[in-house]
Amino acid sequence: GTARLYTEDDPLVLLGSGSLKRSVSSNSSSAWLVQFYSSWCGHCIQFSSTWKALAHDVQDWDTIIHIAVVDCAQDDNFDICKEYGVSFYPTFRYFGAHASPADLGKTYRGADRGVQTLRELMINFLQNHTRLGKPDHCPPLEPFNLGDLLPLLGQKSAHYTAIIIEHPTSYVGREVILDLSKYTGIVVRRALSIDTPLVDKLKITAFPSAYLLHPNGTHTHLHLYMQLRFFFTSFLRGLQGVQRRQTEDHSAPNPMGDLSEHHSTDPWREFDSSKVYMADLESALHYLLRVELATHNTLGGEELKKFKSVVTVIAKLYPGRASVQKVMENLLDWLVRLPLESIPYQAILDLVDDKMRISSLSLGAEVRWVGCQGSRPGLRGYPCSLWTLFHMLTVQYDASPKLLASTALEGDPAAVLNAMRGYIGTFFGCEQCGRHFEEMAAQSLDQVKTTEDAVIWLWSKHNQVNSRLAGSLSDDPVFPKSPWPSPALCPACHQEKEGVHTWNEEQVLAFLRQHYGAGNLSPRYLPEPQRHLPTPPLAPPQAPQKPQGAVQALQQQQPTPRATAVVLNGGGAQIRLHSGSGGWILGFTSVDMSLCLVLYVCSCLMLMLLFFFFKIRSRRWKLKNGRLHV
Ligand SMILES: Cc1cc2nc3c(=O)[nH]c(=O)nc-3n(C[C@H](O)[C@H](O)[C@H](O)COP(=O)(O)OP(=O)(O)OC[C@H]3O[C@@H](n4cnc5c(N)ncnc54)[C@H](O)[C@@H]3O)c2cc1C
Repeated sequence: GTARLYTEDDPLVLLGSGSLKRSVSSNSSSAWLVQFYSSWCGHCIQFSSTWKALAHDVQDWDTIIHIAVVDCAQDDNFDICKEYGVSFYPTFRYFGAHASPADLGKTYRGADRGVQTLRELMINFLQNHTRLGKPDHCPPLEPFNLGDLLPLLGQKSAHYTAIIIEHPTSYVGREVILDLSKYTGIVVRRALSIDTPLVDKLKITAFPSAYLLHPNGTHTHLHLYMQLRFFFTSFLRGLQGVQRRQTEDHSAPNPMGDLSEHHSTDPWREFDSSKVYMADLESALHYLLRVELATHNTLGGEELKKFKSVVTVIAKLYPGRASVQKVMENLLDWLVRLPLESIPYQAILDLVDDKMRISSLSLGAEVRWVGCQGSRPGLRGYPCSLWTLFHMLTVQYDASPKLLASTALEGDPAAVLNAMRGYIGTFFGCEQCGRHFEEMAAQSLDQVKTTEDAVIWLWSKHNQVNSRLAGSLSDDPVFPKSPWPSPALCPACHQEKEGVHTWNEEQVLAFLRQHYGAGNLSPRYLPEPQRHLPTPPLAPPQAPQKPQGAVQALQQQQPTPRATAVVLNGGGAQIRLHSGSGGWILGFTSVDMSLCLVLYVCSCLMLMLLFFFFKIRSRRWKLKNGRLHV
């Protein structure tokens, strides 16, 4: 009956009567820091955000030390809490690796329970364990001296070696060592500022400092924007060849399924991660409209409404090529004007492929990932491009809210997010992702009151997803998921408060506006826009072709073409005004034309009926009144 303070989504382990002893004792290769709490205790409720922040902060240390909780207010846990002698809440217990079943853990009684203090406490425990209690994967945390490090200078190696030189009381070096404990291609060591021969040899004058030995034998002093843990860690993780070891079971299915598949035969395209590539955005639209949507035979009711919303935001806010904007505008125009309850998918496809010949352009029909390339098939690709597309749209909307004027979404600061929520929940091929996204949206989307909030909301939710997926099957080891933007992309976005990394949201907003602004779009690697040859004004007789789509079938019932004219619209794209098999006259669809024709015939019939009715009545009247001559 108690509220749950922690859930499976938090980066910590939920333990109870059935799992506590089994987890923390003999068979555990890692250490544990367990909080015994009670979900009705006010202090525990207040403290839960700090414990979650700690768990988040040391998430990458979990092969060495786990953060866990036991809720002693749960009936099932009464006995185990009693057995462990817990009588006050919260109680913190540390268990070394390979602990015996009789080990009840070491209790921390300190009054300071801030994230930084608890993190340092964990390091102290890890450094002072007995030989048996040492976690199997714990790297050396003791300082190295000149004698240990000198032989490495100038030596070629299979990996980088980073040396953090710091004051004896500093924890930064050990924190960085633990932060990189899951990474291959790099080894981190620490040395002390009091080791004068080493400090002199490396010419270090400020502490903490980082010194990097490259695999090719060269070595350099690292000059980072700030000498903080987050900056060191982030820089070292970004080095070429440094990769996160994946921790998940590789036989488990990847929740992304084949959404990220791409042509493995594609040549690698060099790209700049500070740019956004139009090729990725167009590939996203191609995949969304031609592959993902194709699983729905018809769109009707709520689905159709959600689809219209997403087409509206793309048509009005898409910052890429005019040809693509035109395709989306035509699609929107058509969806808005077609007063149907449901639409066959094939009709949408025909329009995207320009089979109705609205203009001479259609959307490119291939995926070409650039900034969203994965290191192997099955990684990155479409989901990456979908995030990118929606980030761009939130930023475009923030820059020009008037772009959605006169649409059904006008005036809604969360218009793009709502459209994205509708799309992800209904159409996105990864169901599990859709559920997670919906949970996040249901929790906090209503707090978005301005278009700025919308930009920040999506950024922060995307970072939540990144942190949840770090090290998972969908994490590309060459592009590991981490808090974004990295210090390399936006140093001013990062700061530290009481030893904990925080964001400078003002700087983040400015960065997002620049990064996802239209000015940062790169046309590199774009395929040529797809153009169709104009239909000759008087087409030669053709053999009847197999109808290719619902709209075409409708069009083929129309009379044969007689005349075609071509004009330029405001945006410069060509629009055909023609009758016949094209089915579009002055912007009216063949459905519009058919309706006109039916109404026209009906009104003629009505007029004729009225005419005959009155004619017969007047004849009767004349006969009755003997005025046949009138
Ligand atoms: C709505 C949604 C929900 C998803 N949920 C899941 C899930 O539950 N499980 C799962 O396995 N996969 C999920 N995915 C897929 C996953 O998030 C990644 O898209 C995929 O693994 C590819 O990752 P990536 O490395 O290309 O980077 P992505 O996370 O796809 O990011 C794409 C690009 O956006 C930029 N970026 C990164 N973070 C941010 C940020 N915070 N703000 C702005 N820009 C940023 C970077 O340039 C990055 O390269 C989801 C995708 C979407 C679109």
